[in-house]
Amino acid sequence: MSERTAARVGAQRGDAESGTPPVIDAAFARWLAARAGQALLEVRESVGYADPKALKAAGDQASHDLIRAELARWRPADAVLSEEDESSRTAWSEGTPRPDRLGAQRVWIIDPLDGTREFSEQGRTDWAVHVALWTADCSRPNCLAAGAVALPAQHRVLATDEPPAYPPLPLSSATGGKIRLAASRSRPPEFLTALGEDIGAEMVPMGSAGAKIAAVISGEADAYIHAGGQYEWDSAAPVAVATATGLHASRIDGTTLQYNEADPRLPDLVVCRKDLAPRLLAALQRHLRVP
Ligand SMILES: Nc1ncnc2c1ncn2[C@@H]1O[C@H](COP(=O)(O)O)[C@@H](OP(=O)(O)O)[C@H]1O
Ligand SMILES: [Mg+2]
Repeated sequence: MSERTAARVGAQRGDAESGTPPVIDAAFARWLAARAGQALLEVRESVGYADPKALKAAGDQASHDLIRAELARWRPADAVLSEEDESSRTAWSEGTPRPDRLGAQRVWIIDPLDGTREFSEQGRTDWAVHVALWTADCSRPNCLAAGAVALPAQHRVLATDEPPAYPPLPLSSATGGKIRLAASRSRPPEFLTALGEDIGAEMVPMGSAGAKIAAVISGEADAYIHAGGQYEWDSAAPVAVATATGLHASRIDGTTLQYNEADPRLPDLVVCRKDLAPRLLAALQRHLRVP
């Protein structure tokens, strides 16, 4: 391998021997999410499932600590917005101290463990690690420059350095079969059953926003609809990967998903194949209309 090729491969993959991560942000996000995912598998193994609360707490902590330490080491100038970091996650309002992330050029938006409930249930694979990079210098409407979603129990990491292929058109779309709608197992939107009946959809209940968006990316579901509450870290990384893949991702009223806002609440979204978006957004409009 020439010196030049070695330098390029190093920037993309990092150096396994020295533990040096990749230089390119998207590859770095993949590396970081994969490492945190490995740590979570080890926590599951060592803590066990007898006390789900203890397992959730241990997982959140281990993944958060690992990600924060690696970001501090390898991206010290960047700000962080994390579910597990009180100072960054609190909504900012005039007259209170402004969190670093609101004046920063680059902000890592991370959810160290998405699908915490499912993580604590033996045998479930619908939980994820989210690592996204928001930049003030936007080339995309949502300003997400990179993202990685690790699904450790599914042995896969999806990331924007090598975006996954667009999902294949399901057989059902040619034969007039049902649309498969991924939705929260525990907190599905109230209107979803009626909307599903309206458009001839069946529900695919699943944990974790990352796992549901990954299911749309790989074609196991046609769409993911959520409403009623969520935060930027729940969707930033999977939305970065979904949009890099070419899928539709927006608020349920069709507007752009925006990140690194003063208030990190981002309560609803729809992610789906591009061909389905007009139909789903029209149905959402009907079902969200105040009577
Ligand atoms: N109504 C709501 N309010 C706040 N967060 C919500 C929510 N519904 C779902 N979420 C969050 O969105 C993520 C995916 O949820 P679900 O598995 O129900 O689809 C979970 O993240 P965490 O596991 O990181 O807490 C969950 O806490
Ligand atoms: Mg989450």
